[in-house]
Amino acid sequence: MNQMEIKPRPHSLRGTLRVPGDKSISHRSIMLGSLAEGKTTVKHFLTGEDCITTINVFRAMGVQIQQNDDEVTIVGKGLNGLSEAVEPLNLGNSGTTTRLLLGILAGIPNHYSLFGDTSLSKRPMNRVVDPLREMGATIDGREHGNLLPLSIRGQALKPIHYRLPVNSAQVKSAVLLAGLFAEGTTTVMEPVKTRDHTERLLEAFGVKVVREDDLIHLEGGQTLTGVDIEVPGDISSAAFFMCAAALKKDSEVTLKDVGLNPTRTGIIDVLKDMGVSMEINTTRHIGDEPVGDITVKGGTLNGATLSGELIPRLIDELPIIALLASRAEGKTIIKDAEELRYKETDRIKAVVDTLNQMGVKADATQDGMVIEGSSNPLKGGVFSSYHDHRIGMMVAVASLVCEEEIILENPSCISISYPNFFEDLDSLYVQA
Ligand SMILES: O=C(O)C1=C[C@@H](OP(=O)(O)O)[C@@H](O)[C@H](O)C1
Ligand SMILES: C=C(OP(=O)(O)O)C(=O)O
Repeated sequence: MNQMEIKPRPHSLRGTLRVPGDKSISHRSIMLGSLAEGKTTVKHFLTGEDCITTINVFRAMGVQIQQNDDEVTIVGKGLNGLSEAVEPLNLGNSGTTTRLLLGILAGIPNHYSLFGDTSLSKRPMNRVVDPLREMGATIDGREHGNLLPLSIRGQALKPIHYRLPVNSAQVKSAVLLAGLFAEGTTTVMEPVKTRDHTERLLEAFGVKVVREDDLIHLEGGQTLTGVDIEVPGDISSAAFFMCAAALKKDSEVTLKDVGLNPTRTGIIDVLKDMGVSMEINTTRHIGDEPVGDITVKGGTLNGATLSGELIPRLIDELPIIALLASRAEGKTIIKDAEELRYKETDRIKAVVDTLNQMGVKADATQDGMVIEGSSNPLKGGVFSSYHDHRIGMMVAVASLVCEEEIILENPSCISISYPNFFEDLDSLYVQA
């Protein structure tokens, strides 16, 4: 197993950075570009392993995709142009690719088999399999189709009216993508708003998506037309540096061109609530997404309570927020976040165990955690990344408030979403 020694970083962070492209938008740009008529170009594409998985899967279905670093060109095959793949499709570690892809394949009258790595093979798929079966797709796999490997045979689909049973953008997106192939109007009802990149990007490709209150309607059979896409910086990646700066007195970090879609900005609300000094400049749009520059300064922190509608707006940021909470004055309570148990690892258990190992008093609850803040330096030692990129990055950021060396096991998983994470962290670290 590979390991990385991370020395304590006693000084502050200073400087400016552009984090890599948004992972959710990068995945969707390949998927919609493949289903479009004509050419789609993508700038600032995230070259993390999960998004490369999406490229590979669509190539395997006959789509011509050229990737040159973070610039991608896709020659669309139209709604009915994907071919059968000779080999089973390898979904690696990527939940987003798997669930959105199932939505697309549900409407294509071909046979596909899908498999993934150990982590992905434990993650529940019935959340998308159930509505897709209701629309007419034939899906089977372990646990009656809940777990990979799965096989799917799509066909002419019936539209459905589907109320999301979990607050998941992946499920919403899978149903909407299947809705493209259905005869009639598919409606998704989301009781709590989740990230809306699928809706925005479908509109950019010329698809009419009607949104009224908590309902999203999409008429099947619409043509997607290739477009030029620019991907904003990923706020979920920026969050690691926002929290890193907030942790250290005298730090000041600016993150440029970060996506500020309101369905993703829960981290900004929480940092403000915890007393972090921030400046946000939100005057621009990149394509259909608002972007801006975020400047964060270090200082004193107070605990906060995170629950309800806020949770889907910062779901992937909870591990790094938990680290920040361990340095705050008072208690931080995270509730309504049981979804964390179904990510690359059980992130409630992984975060609490990691914090406990660092000497922090933290307790897991079924749907979240309670963290007692303190100003004691954290303990070093050998830490697992749990093969989860976001846990790996959380442990690495802890080196800023740890007096002892950290040894991180399997740091390479960080390249799932952030291939140059350590270079970017080093570039902001000012040695006195
Ligand atoms: O739609 C997406 O791109 C994503 C949605 C979220 O998952 P859920 O839909 O399972 O909440 C998030 O955790 C994941 O990293 C990306
Ligand atoms: C949960 C994540 O991704 P996915 O569901 O696509 O594996 C993540 O990036 O934190």
